[in-house]
Amino acid sequence: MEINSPPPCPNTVTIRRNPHRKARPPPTPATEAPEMPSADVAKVRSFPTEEILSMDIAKADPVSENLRVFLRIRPLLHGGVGGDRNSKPRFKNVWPQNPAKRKSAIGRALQSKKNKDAEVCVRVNNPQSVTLSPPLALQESNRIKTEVYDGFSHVFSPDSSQEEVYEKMVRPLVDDFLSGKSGMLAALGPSGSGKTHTVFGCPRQPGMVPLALQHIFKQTRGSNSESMRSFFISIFEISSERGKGERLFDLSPNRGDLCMQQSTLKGLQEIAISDARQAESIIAQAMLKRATGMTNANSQSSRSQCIINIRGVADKSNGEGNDQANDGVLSIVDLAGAEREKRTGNQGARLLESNFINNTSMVFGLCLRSLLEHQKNPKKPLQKHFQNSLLTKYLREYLEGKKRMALILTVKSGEEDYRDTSYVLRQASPYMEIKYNTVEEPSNISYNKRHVQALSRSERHKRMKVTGSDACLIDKGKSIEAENGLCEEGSLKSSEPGICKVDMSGCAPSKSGCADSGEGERNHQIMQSFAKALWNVLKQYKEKLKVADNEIQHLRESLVMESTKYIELKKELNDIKSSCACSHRKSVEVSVVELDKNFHERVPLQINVDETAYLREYTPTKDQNFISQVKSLDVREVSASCLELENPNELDHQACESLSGSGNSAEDLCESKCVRLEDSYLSANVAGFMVNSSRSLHRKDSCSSVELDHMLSGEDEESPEDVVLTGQCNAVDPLDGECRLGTCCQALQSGESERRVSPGSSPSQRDCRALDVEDEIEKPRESLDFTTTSPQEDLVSSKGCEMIGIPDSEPRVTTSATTAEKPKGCELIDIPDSEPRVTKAEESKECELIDIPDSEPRVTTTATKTEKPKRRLLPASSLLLRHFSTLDIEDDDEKPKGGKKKSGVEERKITQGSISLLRLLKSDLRI
Ligand SMILES: Nc1ncnc2c1ncn2[C@@H]1O[C@H](COP(=O)(O)OP(=O)(O)OP(=O)(O)O)[C@@H](O)[C@H]1O
Repeated sequence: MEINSPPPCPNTVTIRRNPHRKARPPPTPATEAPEMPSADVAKVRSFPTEEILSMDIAKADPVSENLRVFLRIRPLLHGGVGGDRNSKPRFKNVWPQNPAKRKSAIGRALQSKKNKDAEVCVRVNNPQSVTLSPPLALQESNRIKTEVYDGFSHVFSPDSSQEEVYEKMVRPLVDDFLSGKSGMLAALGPSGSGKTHTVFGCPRQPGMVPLALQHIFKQTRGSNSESMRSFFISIFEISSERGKGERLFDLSPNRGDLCMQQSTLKGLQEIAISDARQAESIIAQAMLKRATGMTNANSQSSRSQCIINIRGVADKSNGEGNDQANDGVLSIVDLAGAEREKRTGNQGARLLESNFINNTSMVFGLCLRSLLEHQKNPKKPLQKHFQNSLLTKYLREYLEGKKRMALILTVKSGEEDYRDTSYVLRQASPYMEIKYNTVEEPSNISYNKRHVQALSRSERHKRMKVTGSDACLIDKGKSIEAENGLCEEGSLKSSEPGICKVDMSGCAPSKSGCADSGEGERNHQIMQSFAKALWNVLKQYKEKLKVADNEIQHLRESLVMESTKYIELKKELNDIKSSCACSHRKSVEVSVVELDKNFHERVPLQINVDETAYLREYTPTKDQNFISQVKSLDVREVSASCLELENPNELDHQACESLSGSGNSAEDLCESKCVRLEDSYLSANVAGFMVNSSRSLHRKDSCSSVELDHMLSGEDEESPEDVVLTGQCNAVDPLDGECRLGTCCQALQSGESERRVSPGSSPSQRDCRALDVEDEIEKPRESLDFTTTSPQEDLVSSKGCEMIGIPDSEPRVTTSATTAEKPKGCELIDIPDSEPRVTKAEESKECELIDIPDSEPRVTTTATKTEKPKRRLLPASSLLLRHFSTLDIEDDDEKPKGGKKKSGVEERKITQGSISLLRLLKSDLRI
């Protein structure tokens, strides 16, 4: 049976089973990746975070103005406690005067003045700054240095008059008030420093309140009738209630205690004022009711915080009654001066009052300080210190910076007042940094937010709920009791002096303009908060987007790398495919092993050659290092007698059993006549042994093999042209000229005879157990079915390898695949009828029988392998060897071992070319 084998490959193909791993190429730009959907990605426009964040948010146009802080220095007073010690010394006007005495008196007065100047601790540097100098005693003892306080809105010297203070400090507030803006003036300072004097004054020196009232009504009278407004005044105090609490008391005539709910005063009476005189009268009456006391610091010291409210309401009769924008409140606060116990000498109830006063002053200062810190660092929340006193509760909106206010610090300039003055300046001077960034709103807005409840004379009307449309006239022309209450709930509409419209329920905020304004303010705040929150969210998203961009970039790089790797693998696959395809046509050069010339003794090898098989079995050692160690084995003398080949034209090469890609199944091979290699060694005189594989082939189970003992390879000569060793040898094909070993030898192809190797290495050949070589050697082509063997074999052949073509001159073993695979479970080898089938068990036995003594030449193995490798000569070699035996080409040193079973193949005809070739080989061997 002839098998059409593909034409031999002219060139030797060496396939690297494990190609070198190429270094991972550097990441290339995404644009270079052919399979990258970078174009699509690029089309997706990223979220315009930068654009959003770079957008300029329209900012409101706030009226940025610092808190105005004034400083007034009280002149030095002479006399007793609280007395006016500032009066000029009176010189006796004695007639006739002694000129000498008169001069001395003037000199003493001047000297006294100089001494007074030396006694002051506060000196005015300029209208905005002062210098605080500690007394000499303190400078020496405590090393206190002189301090300069600058930045005041104005510093009033001790010589400054009330009018001057008013013009520079209060008049702007009054002007704002008249324009509808609310404002507050608070006087702070130690006890006896002139707060009350500044605020209320005296009949000869009226204070800020009288001057403001005069100014207000003067302006009102001078204006036209359309701008007529109504003004109301209310005055109350917050005092200590026996040291246990705070007390609200309405200082208006015939009024009593007040109560406060949250920031709302209930029961406060507003008195409509028509002129300054009337107002001054009311104030005078209120001052009589104010709690005062005598202390060491002040003979008439205020013991309560006094608040005066002047509210201007647009005249409704002029058609402007609904114009709430022109309403405003001017509040002037006279705080009780902070006291030091040592100076005041207070005891008992007075001491409790001092504690209350000091506590209120401290809370007031804390509120302002918190506001300042909050403005400096918005992350710092605004502390709710205002809850700690009624005064700060009432003035909450001012202390939170929602309304404008001004502070007047009053200090005493005496040396003994240094500590008090220093404390005030140190505490209050930072307040100058407080800014009002919010847009100033009409003062009436906040004011009207309060729930104003008009109180009738009788209590039965207190809780009467009146809607806006059912506003009632409670007390016409007499008194107005307005309760500064819940801003959201109601509003007071006073269109006429003395007329109070009560909207207690406040349930109709939409009906009042103040409600609309309040709603606008609330909306504004809500929008501000929303904008801030949105801004923060955008920032967070920006950070997230940055992280996501980085990840995307990383993924792109990874994708490019993977795609590159994929391309490489694809190329390799194509190469492999092409190589596989080529393997059908090419013959692989197998390594040539020169068998040791001392390979004298041979185990008789009986090979039953199938009709189509040209098998020459080659059995390398199991050790994969076998071939690597055996670079060249020169088998100089091979006893042809040791090999009995029934078919001299065929070589059994077990390595070729793996070359089963031809599609021949094991069954086919089993059906065919096989070559059975008996226990004999096939000696071959080969020129070289070429190893071209990274793995070794083990042919332990070979029935016939050539066992090369590398120990005898002392004469091994590595021929560069004959031996090619690239790792681990897989197959040996001793041929006339050159034998080469391929990794995945599949088939041997010869010009005279072709051997079709059954797919012994394929899984389909698992049942093959033995290799049978039929006796029918007459057929030029015979199939050879052989198996490998022991499961311990590392390698038999590759799957894809199918055929080894052995040309006439250069039999080769073709390798076509990189992966060699051991045909596991190959058990069956077709056994000819005449010959018993060799089973696996038999194989092992035979292998044992094949075991060659140490003295015998072997294929070089590693030290770890004690078993002798078995070789199956390739068909060409066996043919040659047979020819040797036929032609009596024997070497004297080479004698077959034992009796060998010779078959009738000796009678085989020998071609003329073979004879000539054998003669040449014979001559070489003898050489
Ligand atoms: N600028 C001034 N010119 C003349 N006398 C003044 C001046 N300031 C204060 N006085 C006088 O000083 C005394 C104490 O002043 P005043 O009562 O106003 O102090 P105070 O700060 O209100 O004290 P307290 O906090 O205890 O009420 C008063 O008799 C007042 O007439």
